[in-house]
Amino acid sequence: MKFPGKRKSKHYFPVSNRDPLLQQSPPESEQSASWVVGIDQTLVDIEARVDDDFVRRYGLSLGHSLVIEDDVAEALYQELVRENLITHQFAGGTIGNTMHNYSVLADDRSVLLGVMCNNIEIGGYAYRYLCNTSSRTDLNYLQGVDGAIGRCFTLINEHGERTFAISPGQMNQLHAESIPESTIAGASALVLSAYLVRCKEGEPMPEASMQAIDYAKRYDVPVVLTMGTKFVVADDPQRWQTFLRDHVSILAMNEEEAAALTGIEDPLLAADRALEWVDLVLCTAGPQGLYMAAYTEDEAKRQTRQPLLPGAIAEFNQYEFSRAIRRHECQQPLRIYSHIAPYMGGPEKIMNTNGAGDGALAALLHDITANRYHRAKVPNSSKHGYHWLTYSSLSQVCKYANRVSYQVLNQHSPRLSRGLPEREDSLEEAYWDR
Ligand SMILES: Nc1ncnc2c1ncn2[C@@H]1O[C@H](COP(=O)(O)OP(=O)(O)O)[C@@H](O)[C@H]1O
Ligand SMILES: Nc1nc2c(ncn2[C@@H]2O[C@H](COP(=O)(O)O)[C@@H](O)[C@H]2O)c(=O)[nH]1
Repeated sequence: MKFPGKRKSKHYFPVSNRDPLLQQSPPESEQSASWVVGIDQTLVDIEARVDDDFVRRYGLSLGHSLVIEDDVAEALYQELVRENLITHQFAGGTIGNTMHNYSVLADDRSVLLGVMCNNIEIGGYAYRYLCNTSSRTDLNYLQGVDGAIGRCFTLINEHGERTFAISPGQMNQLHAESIPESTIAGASALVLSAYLVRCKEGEPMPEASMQAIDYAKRYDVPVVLTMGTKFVVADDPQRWQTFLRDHVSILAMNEEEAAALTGIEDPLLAADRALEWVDLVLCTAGPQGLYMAAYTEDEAKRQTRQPLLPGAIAEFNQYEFSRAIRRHECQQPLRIYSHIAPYMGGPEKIMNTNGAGDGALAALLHDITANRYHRAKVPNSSKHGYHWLTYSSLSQVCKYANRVSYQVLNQHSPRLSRGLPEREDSLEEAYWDR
């Protein structure tokens, strides 16, 4: 486990081999002590530059992610090839991206559950998917299928707006029997997306996801849900609110999804509303940066040393230096909030916004898993007087998530090609004040 950042003395976690305390503990086994599990629809992103007429001609709707039939997909693909419009092809899928990015950041194991072709052709989509996934992402539990994985046509117009057309192939054929109970039991988090319910009648993916949620609840593993797109939420916000309350601990969304879910446009107020259902909220807001909202133990709250921020909740960041805890672990829960503007004001030139939110979530997962790892290694540390959810304060997690989003915006693929540069590892240094 690579820690989310080198710490000043008060937070310092000894990861160096020379540390005598660590030398007392048994050597790390090949199999990592901490991991996250995600379920996804196995998808390859096929990115192309198109005009709005193209989007209309194929019955798509600008800015939406829609599922298309095989014949439409074939015609669309043939036109992209004929007109030479394809610019990039990457492994994709919102949770696949998150697991990959987590493994790159933590230099540690994530487990991806989903389907994979039984017969893989060199150069084919399945082959590309595997080649473009971190070697730290454990793919041993993928379920074989006879047929193709999914394709996500990512159509980008002249204003940079993305329209997704999903050709599902066999991506929703994951069965409940393919969900490994013990792998979920030992995980730091189970990560799902709202896309998993977007299936045809009778497809097994929703049941497989519910099986995974049941296991997670059985072993008190936090369930993380990312909203995917506002259109999935907008179909039935009430149903999602109930789903969150019944099954989810951590919610990741952008401000549009937040508005669709809660009916509240202000991301801070929407995140606050969502705390009625979940323990922690990550709400990205494009050029506005990102918000987090969570619970802390009142007795252990910590005052911020940053300027107090105005907003719909006055001075909302007052206790952002506190660590997050799940509500049911609190004696006296206190709501805490934090916000950060885009790192360095955002990149000079955004290469691609694809996956910026997934990147932020990967950083949050890294912090949560680091906390569990530290608790297992140094259980009597003063850092574990309470059963915290995060290793760092809400403010630190915001910085880290924001930094990772910036990295994704600076490259074409939604998947990080490398970790953050070493010299930036300290999240508390003046670096952040530049
Ligand atoms: N136009 C932008 N300028 C600066 N930063 C941006 C911009 N768009 C996104 N970001 C950064 O990326 C993060 C995630 O972006 P967002 O578009 O909200 O995610 P999603 O991919 O889930 O829609 C934001 O919190 C912000 O830090
Ligand atoms: N599992 C699914 N992933 C999907 C679907 N439609 C799009 N996507 C993936 O999202 C990311 C981009 O993420 P974003 O947070 O920037 O919107 C991209 O890589 C797509 O593969 C879907 O229906 N299911």
